[in-house]
Amino acid sequence: MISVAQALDALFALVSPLDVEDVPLREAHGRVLARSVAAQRSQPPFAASAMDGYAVAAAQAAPGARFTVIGESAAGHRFDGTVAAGQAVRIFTGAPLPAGTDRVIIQEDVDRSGDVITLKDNLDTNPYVRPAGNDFAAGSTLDAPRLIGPNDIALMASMNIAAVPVTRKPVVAIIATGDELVQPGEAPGPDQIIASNSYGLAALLAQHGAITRMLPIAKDTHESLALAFELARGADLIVTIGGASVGDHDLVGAAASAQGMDRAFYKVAMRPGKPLMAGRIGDAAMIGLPGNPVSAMVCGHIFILPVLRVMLGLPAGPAPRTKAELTQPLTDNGPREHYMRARVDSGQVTVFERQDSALLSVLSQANALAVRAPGDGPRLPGDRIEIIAI
Ligand SMILES: Nc1nc2c(c(=O)[nH]1)N[C@H]1C(S)=C(S)[C@@H](COP(=O)(O)OP(=O)(O)OC[C@H]3O[C@@H](n4cnc5c(N)ncnc54)[C@H](O)[C@@H]3O)O[C@H]1N2
Ligand code: MOO
Repeated sequence: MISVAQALDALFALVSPLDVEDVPLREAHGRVLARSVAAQRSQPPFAASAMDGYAVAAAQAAPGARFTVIGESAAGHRFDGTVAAGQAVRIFTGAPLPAGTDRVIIQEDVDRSGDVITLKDNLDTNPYVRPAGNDFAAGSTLDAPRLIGPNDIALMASMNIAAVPVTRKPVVAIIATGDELVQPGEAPGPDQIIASNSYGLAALLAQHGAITRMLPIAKDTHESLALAFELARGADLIVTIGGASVGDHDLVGAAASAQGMDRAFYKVAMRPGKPLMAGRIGDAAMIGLPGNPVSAMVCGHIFILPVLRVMLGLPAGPAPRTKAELTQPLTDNGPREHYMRARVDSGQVTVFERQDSALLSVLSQANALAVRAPGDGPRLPGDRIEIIAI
C-alpha cells in the first residue's frame, strides 16, 4: 500500500491544466483566472477629490483666507476652466480636480457667504486628493492563476476588463455502481438502498468548479460497467463509486482494465478510503472510490478536490491543514493515516465517537477531518492536532 502523499503525487501526474476560454465578467466569479489580465486604464484616471468641499491652491490655504467660488466640479462633470489665485471651485467626492488646484477644503471647514468662502481656524490638513492612478496604473496586472472572488470581479470591472480568460471547467463523469442502489425518489426493493454519495460528490465537485455528469447506476456486471464507461466518454475525469474492494461482486478494477485502464495505483494506507484506485482510460483520468459513503466523500476532499485544482490550473498540493486543540483523549492510531470525522469550534476540536465509514449522519454533523498520522501515539486533551476543514 502507498501513502496518501504518494497517491496524491501519482494523481497529479495523471492530469494537467485544461485549456483556456474567455467568459463575460459576470460569469467569471468562482472560475480560475488562466492568464494575467492588465488594466485598460488608470484608476482614478484623473486627480479626484476624496471629499465634498472646495478645491483651492494648497499654497493659499490658511485659516482666514478668502476665496471667490467661480464654478462647480461634480463626479462626471468636470470644471473646464483654470482656477486663479483667490479663487475656488465647489467640488464633490469623485470629481476631477480643476487645473490650478491641488487641495480640497472640506465644507465643514468653510464659512460661505454668497460666492465667497472664508477658511475656518483648525483647518484639516489632509489635502483630500486622490492622485491619478492612485488605485492602479494602466497596464498593472491581476496575476494568474487565481481563484476569482467577488473582490477580483470588482477590480477587473474597474480595470475595464469585460471578457476574462479562465480555465475550462473539468467535466467529471460520476458512476455509482451496485445492484443494491436506486436513485433518490425511486422505490427501493427490500434489499436495496438509495445511492447517496454520488449525489454528495456531485455537489462537492460542482462547488469546486467541475461540470458533473451523473451517469445511470451501473449493475455489478461487466456488461453494465462497460456501458457506463462507454457513456463516460468525453469526460476529463471518470469517478466510479463502489465495487473497488476484494469481494466477488467488486468488478470495477477488472471492468476498467477491460477499457484499457493504465493503472497508477490500487490501495492507499488511509482510513477510510483504503481500496482507492486510479489511472488513465484514454484521454481521461479515472479515480475508483470505495463505496462506503463516508469513504467516498473523504476521498473526494482528500484526492479529487486537489486533482480538480490542478486541472483548473491552480498549484498542486494537498487539502490545506490547520491545527486545533483536542477536547478529549484519543487512543493510539494504527498503521493507516486516519481521517476522523470531527467538529471544530473556536479552535477546539471534538472527534465523534462513531467513526464507521457508513455513517452519513455523523459526516453531516462534522465540519472537519481530524488527521492522525500512521502510528501516531495516544493523545491527551489540550494536544494540538491537524485538521482539514470540510
Ligand atoms: N474482506 C475485505 N472486505 C472489505 C475490505 C477489505 O479490505 N477486505 N475493505 C473494506 C473497505 S475499507 C471498504 S471502504 C469497502 C469498500 O468496498 P467497495 O468499494 O467494493 O464498495 P461496495 O462493496 O460496492 O460498497 C460498500 C458499501 O457502500 C455502499 N455503497 C456503494 N455505493 C454507494 C452509493 N453510491 N451510495 C450509497 N451507498 C453506496 C454499499 O451498499 C455497501 O454498503 O469494502 C470493505 N470490505
Ligand atoms: O477504508 Mo474503507 O474506506 O471505509 O472503510
